[in-house]
Amino acid sequence: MEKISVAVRVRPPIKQEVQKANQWTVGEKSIALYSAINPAVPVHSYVFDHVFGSQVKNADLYKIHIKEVIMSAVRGFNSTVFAYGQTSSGKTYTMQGSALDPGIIHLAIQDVFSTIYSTASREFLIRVSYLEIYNEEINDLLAPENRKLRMHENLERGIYVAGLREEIVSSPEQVLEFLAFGESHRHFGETNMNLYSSRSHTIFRMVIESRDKVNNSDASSDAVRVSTLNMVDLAGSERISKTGSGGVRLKEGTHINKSLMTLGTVINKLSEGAGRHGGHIPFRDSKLTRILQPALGGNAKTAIICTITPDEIHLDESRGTLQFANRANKVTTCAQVNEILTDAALLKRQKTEIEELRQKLQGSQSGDLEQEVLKLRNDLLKFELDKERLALELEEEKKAQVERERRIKEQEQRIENLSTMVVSSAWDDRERAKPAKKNNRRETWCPHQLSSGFASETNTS
Ligand SMILES: Nc1ncnc2c1ncn2[C@@H]1O[C@H](COP(=O)(O)OP(=O)(O)OP(=O)(O)O)[C@@H](O)[C@H]1O
Repeated sequence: MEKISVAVRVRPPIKQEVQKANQWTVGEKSIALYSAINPAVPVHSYVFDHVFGSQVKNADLYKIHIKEVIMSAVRGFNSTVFAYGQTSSGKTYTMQGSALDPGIIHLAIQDVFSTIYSTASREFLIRVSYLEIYNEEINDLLAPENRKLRMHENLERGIYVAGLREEIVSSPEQVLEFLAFGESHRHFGETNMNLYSSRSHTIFRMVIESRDKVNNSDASSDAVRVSTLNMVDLAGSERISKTGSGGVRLKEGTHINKSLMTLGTVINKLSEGAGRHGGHIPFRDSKLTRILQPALGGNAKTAIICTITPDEIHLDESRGTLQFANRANKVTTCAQVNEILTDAALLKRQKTEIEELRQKLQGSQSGDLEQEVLKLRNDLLKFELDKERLALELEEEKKAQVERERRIKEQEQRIENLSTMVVSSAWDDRERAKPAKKNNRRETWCPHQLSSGFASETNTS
């Protein structure tokens, strides 16, 4: 068991913000709010794994707080890094960075590949995907036509997004190209608080498979390590009164706030130990928490960067973020290296085809060979993903067919019920239309008159 590692970062003030009486003071692992009235005693103070002031560059934050988690992913541990905080507090800056100050995702990509290149004893296979959760719908940022994707869960793959495009990559440059492509399709929008505000949560994912290159007969040497590295840039919580959102922005803001609220509840419950004691944790209440479920409550190493703004007018939001950070710091996960002996690893499934191709291309230029192998790997992966998508579509179609049949039966039953009602109401109508049934018994009203009449009749005959 290990704790989720949490750092807080205070971004530098931006033009329109003015420093006022209350100031956040940053130590190496602590952050406190002091007021001008009593500068000796902090109004609030918190301690975290790391705290970064406004002068700290992304590269330093990465080295101190993130690098270890990224290296764990290369060693076979599922790992997740995410940035959390109010809108305009610097999450995207932290994850993506700028040309002069590259962000965590860029630094991680470089680090993953330089580690792989220097690990001669293992063979690696890396694939990437990029998705966004926009208005509670999952869209594929590497294949923008893939929208409203569904989540599934099975024993082999755990929780996964069906139909999500994955690309096998062999260099950092290739990954950065895919990242840039995905970025250009992600939802941004202007609000009063941020000219370029993320309107969706995004998850950039690298699946890292590796196996020992040494070939011996020992079955365990055939094991493939498979780990998932998630790098998440959350949309920021926002107060509609401050962002001035209306129309589309308001709808987006409502979805963002709702999913972040669920994330807050999940963290809250986990920090109280609900996971260990079998209590209910509402992972399924939002797509975000469902996707992050393994990172928050399972087999993963997780690092969070909580970003705050230095401005006094956002004091309440900053305190909210620090409270979230405080609770997240109490959450524990249980990470272990994922070694797989079955065909669940792509490296294993592709082994025969790749070996055949290698044999065929022996003797050709080694650069060409690697390009051919990469192309074949991607073709095989696409074929598999298409097969999976078709299988899911077929399954959905079957379910829809069962549902259609159920509805038809229901309709038939209704019609049958109606027709018996019609029959019975027609029966009632006929019954009502019939003349009153004659009574078999003679009416014997005024019996003495009748008997006297009868008597006279008798007498006249
Ligand atoms: N550490 C930093 N150094 C310099 N500028 C920063 C830093 N952090 C953030 N900024 C700047 O602050 C502004 C807001 O940052 P950013 O867009 O990253 O916020 P955000 O939290 O991702 O917002 P949203 O949730 O609305 O997407 C941007 O102009 C960004 O360049």
